[in-house]
Amino acid sequence: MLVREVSDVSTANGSCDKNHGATWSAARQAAFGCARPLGAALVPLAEAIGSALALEVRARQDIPHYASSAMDGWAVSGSGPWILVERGTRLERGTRLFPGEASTIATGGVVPEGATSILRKESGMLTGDAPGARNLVLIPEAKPGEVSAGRHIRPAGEEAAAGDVLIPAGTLLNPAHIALAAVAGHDEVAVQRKPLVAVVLTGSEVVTSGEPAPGQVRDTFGPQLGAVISRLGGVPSGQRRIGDSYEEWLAALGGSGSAAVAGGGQPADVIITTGGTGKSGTDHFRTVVEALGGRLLLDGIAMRPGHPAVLAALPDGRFIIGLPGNPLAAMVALITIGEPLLAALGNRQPPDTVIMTSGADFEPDPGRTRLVPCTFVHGLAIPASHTGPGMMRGLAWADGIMAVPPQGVEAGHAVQVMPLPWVQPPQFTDRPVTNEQRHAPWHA
Ligand SMILES: Nc1nc2c(c(=O)[nH]1)N[C@H]1C(S)=C(S)[C@@H](COP(=O)(O)OP(=O)(O)OC[C@H]3O[C@@H](n4cnc5c(N)ncnc54)[C@H](O)[C@@H]3O)O[C@H]1N2
Ligand code: MOO
Repeated sequence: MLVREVSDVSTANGSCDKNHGATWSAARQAAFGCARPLGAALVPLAEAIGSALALEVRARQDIPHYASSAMDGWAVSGSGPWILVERGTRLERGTRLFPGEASTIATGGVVPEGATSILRKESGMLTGDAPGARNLVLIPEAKPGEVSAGRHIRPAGEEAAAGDVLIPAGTLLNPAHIALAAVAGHDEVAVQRKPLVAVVLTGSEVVTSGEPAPGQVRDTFGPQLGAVISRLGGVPSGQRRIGDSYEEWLAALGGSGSAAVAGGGQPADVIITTGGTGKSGTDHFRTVVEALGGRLLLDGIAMRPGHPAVLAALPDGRFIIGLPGNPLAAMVALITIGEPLLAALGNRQPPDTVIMTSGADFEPDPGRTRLVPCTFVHGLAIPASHTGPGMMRGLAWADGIMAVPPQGVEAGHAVQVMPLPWVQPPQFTDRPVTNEQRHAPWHA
């Protein structure tokens, strides 16, 4: 099992270590500061897209690695006319063209030694009817310079010389980078490893389909947490559902075969639990962490909703994020501490908040930060409605979450906002395309 050190973090006001109710901003700093970046991993090319390159990619040989034809036609030597020689007659691999000779060639074909240019199919004409003794001539309409030296030949090393750095370390790999790595002869690249994140959904009242009966709740986390984890820079690696007993919690978080072991048999770096963060007899987060020899890095955050959120580290270096069961509270807590923790593990900068202008007045609420889903309208952050701790309706249409400080904020004044991880600027719209739009000319 991979063992990592958990960095010591400050125990100053509002930071880690058994802190009862860190401030919202201290909790974010603590979640970022308590983790060291994971190492690099060699991954197959297709899996590397979207990851940061850990080791530069160099050309393994010249690119192209041989002189090739850029056109279908004939490799020719000299200015013509030419006698056509072919493999099986006189031109074998490794043999050469002599002045006045030509041989057929396809785009990408190896240019034979002695060839001075490629004549495109549409610019040449075969003449003569004696079998095996055909002549090649330029057509009268051929453009001047059609067979000037090097014409339509892609020389070896034209794009890169062996050893050239093609992609520097630190590059966020896009599909074209990966194509370039393939061209350069690589099968794998070394990337900054992203944290594997397993999810344990708790609660015997939670149902996963249809309409819940009174006393039951429909699971709001299972269908969406994987996507959120990916957008926060993690790799979702398995979900497990358990009831409310201590034994189930202990089995899910500890030992092999537990949520600690993600889909591919790899140990998870982070486990997210949902529910059970309270302090009643049916809430087991803290007792199980203690039983496993772990320690609480954050025990509650002075924010609403989401104040019972917990962050813990196990002795083997795994982190556990305990999200409250209330759906909005859980999402707010995940963005508050999950985003910085995953950024630190993935060797990325701490997540930015944006400063916006509050579109509403907020009274003081001493001692806690209010986290309010909001929409962005002409640079204003407008609080959404339907934002109770158990509600999803407000968040569903929101662009960000305002962090209203304990002293409140007046409309027209600056307020910090966490953009939602699934809202990309510019915002995509799901408005259906009209027929006029479909047929109107457009300019890319
Ligand atoms: N006496 C007190 N009671 C509560 C307090 C408190 O300070 N004192 N805090 C309240 C707050 S705030 C929150 S948030 C919740 C935290 O509860 P837990 O993390 O212990 O979660 P549960 O009790 O298991 O569940 C709470 C709520 O969420 C529903 N839930 C759970 N899982 C799911 C799911 N997958 N999908 C949808 N909804 C889920 C669960 O059914 C409960 O309704 O505690 C308050 N109580
Ligand atoms: O603060 Mo709880 O976290 O209301 O939902």
